[in-house]
Amino acid sequence: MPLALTVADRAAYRVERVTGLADALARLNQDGFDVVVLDGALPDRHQSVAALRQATPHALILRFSAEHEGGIEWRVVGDGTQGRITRDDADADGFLPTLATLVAHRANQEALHLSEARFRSISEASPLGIFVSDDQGACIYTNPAYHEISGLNFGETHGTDWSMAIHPDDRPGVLAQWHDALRNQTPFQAEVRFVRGDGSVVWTRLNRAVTQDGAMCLGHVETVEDISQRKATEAVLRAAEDDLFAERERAQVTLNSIGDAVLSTNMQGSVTYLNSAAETMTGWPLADALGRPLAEVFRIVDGTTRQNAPNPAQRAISEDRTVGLAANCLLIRRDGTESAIEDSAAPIHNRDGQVAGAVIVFHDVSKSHAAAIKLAHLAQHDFLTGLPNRVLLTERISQAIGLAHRHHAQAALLFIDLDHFKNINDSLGHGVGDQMLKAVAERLSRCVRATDTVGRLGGDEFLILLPEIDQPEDTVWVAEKILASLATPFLIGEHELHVTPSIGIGIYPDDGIDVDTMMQSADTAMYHAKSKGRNNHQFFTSEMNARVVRRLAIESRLHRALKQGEFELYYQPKMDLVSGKMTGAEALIRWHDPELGLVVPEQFMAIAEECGLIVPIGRWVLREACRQVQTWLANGLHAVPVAVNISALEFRHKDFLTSFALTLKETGVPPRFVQVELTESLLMHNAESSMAVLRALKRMGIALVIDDFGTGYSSLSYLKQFPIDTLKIDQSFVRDIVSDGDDASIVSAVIGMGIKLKRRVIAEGVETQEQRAFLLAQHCDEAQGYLFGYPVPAKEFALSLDQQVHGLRE
Ligand SMILES: Nc1nc2c(ncn2[C@@H]2O[C@@H]3COP(=O)(O)O[C@H]4[C@@H](O)[C@H](n5cnc6c(=O)[nH]c(N)nc65)O[C@@H]4COP(=O)(O)O[C@H]3[C@H]2O)c(=O)[nH]1
Repeated sequence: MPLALTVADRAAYRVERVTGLADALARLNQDGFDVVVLDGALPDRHQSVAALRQATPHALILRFSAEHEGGIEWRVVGDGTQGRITRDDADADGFLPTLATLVAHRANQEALHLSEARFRSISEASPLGIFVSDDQGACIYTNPAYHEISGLNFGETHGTDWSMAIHPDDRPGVLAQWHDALRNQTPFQAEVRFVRGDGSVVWTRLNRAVTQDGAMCLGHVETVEDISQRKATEAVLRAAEDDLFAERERAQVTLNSIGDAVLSTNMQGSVTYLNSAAETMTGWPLADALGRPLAEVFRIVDGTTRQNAPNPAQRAISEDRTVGLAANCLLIRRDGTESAIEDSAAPIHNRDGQVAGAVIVFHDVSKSHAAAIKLAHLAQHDFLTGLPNRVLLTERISQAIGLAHRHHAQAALLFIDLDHFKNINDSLGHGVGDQMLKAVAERLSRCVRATDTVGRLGGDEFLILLPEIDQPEDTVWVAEKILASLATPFLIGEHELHVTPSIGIGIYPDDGIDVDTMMQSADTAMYHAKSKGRNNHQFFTSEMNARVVRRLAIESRLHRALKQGEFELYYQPKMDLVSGKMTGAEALIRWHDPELGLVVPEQFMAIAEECGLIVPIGRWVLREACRQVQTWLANGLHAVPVAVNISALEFRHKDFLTSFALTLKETGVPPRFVQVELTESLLMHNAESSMAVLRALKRMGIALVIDDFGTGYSSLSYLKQFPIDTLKIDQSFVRDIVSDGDDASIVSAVIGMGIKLKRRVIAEGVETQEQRAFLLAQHCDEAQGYLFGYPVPAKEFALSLDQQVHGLRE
């Protein structure tokens, strides 16, 4: 007896009984039933069950059992049924609810089975590794992807801890992170390295969560994603970024450390970059300048026209090539100040080689411009007076000659030398001398027209070029103007100074047709003016050339004279004015040239000084004078102290004192028989160093005489300090003491000063008894001059020594 049960829902169910297999099958074919219960006595049960199963594949087929023991047994038995139900159960009230529970349980089992099967297929197909652990953390499941990632099989993962595969270096951090997530109930995710079964390392991303049933922890599920590829890509990207950063940094540092200003623009002409130098030069900080139109930040104008200069960036972009800035360009800074700039603009290309903007590189050339202009000026001008120097003068004279030649005209050159300027320099120092030269330059410039050129050749020599003259006489008024202009005293500091010029004039084409000859002619004429008593002007004449030739000849002959012993010393007595006795002598050099005959110092000493020969000549003079005195002494003559003249060049020579002492030693002359005469201007020039040399001479026992006293510019305070024994009044004052009241006063004053300063005073150039009487009346100590004796050779002088009754004897 088959029995069928249908569960419509949990509360309502229906039972139908049918008899016989055929009816049951027919019924089952009509409707769906959940349970079919078979009578235990059903014949041929196997076939019946198979037929029923076919009719209702999903129904639960049970067998009815008549036994009382047991209850519902849920198991498939040999006949194909899926369990049995006893009579007790069938009789009981709960039979039908029991069947319902049975049906529900089966449904659950099937659903679970299905779900598990679904999970398994998902997990096995999943590219994510899955690691499932129980509530104790021991692994109960790992999927194939996990095996793939970790390099472990289930046998190796089963029962292990989830963190086992994590790289030991990452593990502590990950565990801490996991515990935090647990505590805070936040999702856990981490990127860690797995150490694979074969020891290789793989980057993974882990997600882990707790499987819970209410508050109860059932276990954990962990997913593992292999992110090695991503990590490798990231590493490559990071390396590329690092390289890019380093590259940018390098470029930035380079751009900011170079002296040139760098500015870039985009295609629209907006500023995209400025380096530090560009910020400074434009006055625009990068932040302010970015995005602004280039013309606003980089304002440039033509230095001459003041018009806006063409934008170099635009040209570089449109022509796609490097272009230079317009010449003479001025950059107007943000604050309106300007600076001269120089340089270029170049196009910037993008990856595809397309022009994407332009970069302008520029630098300040204000200083180098100014320096170049200054340098050019310095090369052509005299640093002291600012007048054209020899270089520019030569150029101008050459131009003037060219013009005059073309127009058959004449040009004039005035060579101006200041008379006795050396005295000012030597006495008052170079500072005063320089100011004087500047003042002279100004006055000279005022004497000529704008078309004329006043220049300085050096020292106290000036040159004036008059490029357009009608006749040579036209130059006279210029020369006269110069003489008159310089006649007014100069006030330099506290000094009132006088200076006169000697002017030589050369005319083109009469006196020379090239620059050198013209200059030579004017120079020669100037020397002529000097020899004519200075403070005048002279035109060049051909006869003057003879003098120049003679000068050159003297210089070359002087060298020979020294070697061949053509010099001789003459001696002139110095007399005590009261006793009339000889107190000493001055040694004066003479030159016996085989052709020129007897040459006096005035004709060659200046040349010897100019060419430096004065030093060896001076040494010869001292040695000869010492030797002579020693000879006189040895011969038992009444020798007197002999004074030698020392020139400035000798006095300042570094070996002067050593050589002097050596000469004294070698000749053996007692020092008190040697005197030294030094000019006033020589001593006052660099008085401090003069003082040191004078003291050294004094320590050697040498008497000192100031020569030409009254012609220089003595400082009284120095005069007092100098260890001088005698002041020698210059013969220019003595000459007219009888007739000229001024000279008489000067001489009286010098004698008075000598008395006050406790110095002896000697007057030179005494020729007459009147002069002698005047000097005596003024209490002058000594005198020297033709009245008492001419300078004579040593032999002749020895005679006068012999006549000396009270000569100084060794
Ligand atoms: N009108 C006139 N002249 C008189 C009279 N008494 C002497 N003199 C000349 O006056 C000059 C005096 O010498 P100084 O002033 O030192 O001037 C010297 C001196 O500065 C220089 N000098 C001469 N010998 C030497 C020397 O050995 N060494 C150096 N460095 N300079 C010397 O040459 C200058 C000229 O020497 P000198 O031609 O010998 O000329 C000498 C002398 O001959 C006189 O009563 N009337």
